[in-house]
Amino acid sequence: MIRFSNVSKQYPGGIEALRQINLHIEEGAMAFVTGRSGAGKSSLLRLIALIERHTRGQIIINNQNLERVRGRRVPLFRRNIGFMFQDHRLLHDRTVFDNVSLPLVIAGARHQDIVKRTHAALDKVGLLHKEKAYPVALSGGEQQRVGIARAVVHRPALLLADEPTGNLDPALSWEIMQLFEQFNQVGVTILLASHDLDMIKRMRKRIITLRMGRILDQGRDDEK
Ligand SMILES: Nc1ncnc2c1ncn2[C@@H]1O[C@H](COP(=O)(O)OP(=O)(O)OP(=O)(O)O)[C@@H](O)[C@H]1O
Repeated sequence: MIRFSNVSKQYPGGIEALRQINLHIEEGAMAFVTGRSGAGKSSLLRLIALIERHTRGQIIINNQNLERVRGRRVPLFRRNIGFMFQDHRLLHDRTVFDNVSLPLVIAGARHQDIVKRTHAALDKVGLLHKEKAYPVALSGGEQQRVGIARAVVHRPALLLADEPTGNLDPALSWEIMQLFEQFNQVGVTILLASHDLDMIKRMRKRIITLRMGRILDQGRDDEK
């Protein structure tokens, strides 16, 4: 599903955020990327979602070479990916329903499908009863769950989450992790960035550790 071969990322300022990364994550896997602040976790996820472009090497996602995914192909490519940010980036002047349905609206889905799928996604995260609420009226954990519903509403094969439990207490973080695990159990490949080592160790999944832009430890599924 994800293959990095000698991938480096240099930002315009000259900082090399990722250096010669070799990584393979199989379809259906759930894995964590960890490391200190600045290690390159977010950069790794952003390269996969084409929010940023790598500067050297090759990235293959779902059999597609990212160098060839340009222009109009980018939105099409992203339809297969769900992305969840730490600060969830919900629109505060839109209801929960409108926030979650946004990826479907952008993709031009039919009204009936939008309603059906948005309700299904909200149901999965336990927030169907809050569809008419505005984000400010929700707790931090609920807002995070809305972010998850929005990331999965278009049923992506790959879900990327950048510090999805960043601001939550341990109990809520654990709940959010169980939700990710449920999506993984129905076949979604999941890659999460987190610096919460205690929590990710408890999950007993593959852990990829970055240090200063390099892979320090690949976890148990070593490069194939
Ligand atoms: N848009 C950018 N322009 C220039 N440098 C950047 C940019 N984004 C990240 N960097 C730099 O790249 C390096 C890796 O950053 P990145 O955000 O990937 O790390 P991280 O492990 O996700 O950190 P954190 O846990 O703090 O989010 C850092 O030195 C950072 O300052």
